[in-house]
Amino acid sequence: MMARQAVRFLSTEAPDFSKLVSKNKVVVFMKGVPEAPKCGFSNAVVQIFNMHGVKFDSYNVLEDEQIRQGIKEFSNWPTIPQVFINGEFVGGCDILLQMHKSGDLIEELKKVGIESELLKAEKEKS
Ligand SMILES: N[C@@H](CCC(=O)N[C@@H](CS)C(=O)NCC(=O)O)C(=O)O
Ligand code: FES
Repeated sequence: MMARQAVRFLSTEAPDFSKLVSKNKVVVFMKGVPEAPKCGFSNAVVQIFNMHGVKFDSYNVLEDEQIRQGIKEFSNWPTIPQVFINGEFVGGCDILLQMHKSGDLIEELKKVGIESELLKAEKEKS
């Protein structure tokens, strides 16, 4: 009985989210993978980062229920996708889109040492 409980405990041990979110400068929790997003909201986030030429780590929450639910508790945000920059929660699809449109995304990326390809393209035009 003790042994079975111990095994159950180990197998359900929560992932260390503070580690996961800071493995790369940009980390995205999404449905599907960047090459094949399984939801329009996740797809939008991927497309935005692609436009800026940003490489990111991603976790497919559809493959892992513990991550799907756990990340929501960790960030206190109820939905997927979730974007982290420098280990800090930034937001979901709506927030990223808004930051993309306002130019704030370029600024946030700059703060962590990433130069947006969109900014480079703008500079080359002028
Ligand atoms: N307005 C949200 C859209 C994301 C959203 O509504 N996600 C839903 C549907 S994909 C979700 O994650 N539901 C909970 C779940 O599927 O675990 C945003 O800005 O990110
Ligand atoms: S999976 Fe249905 S809205 Fe995202």
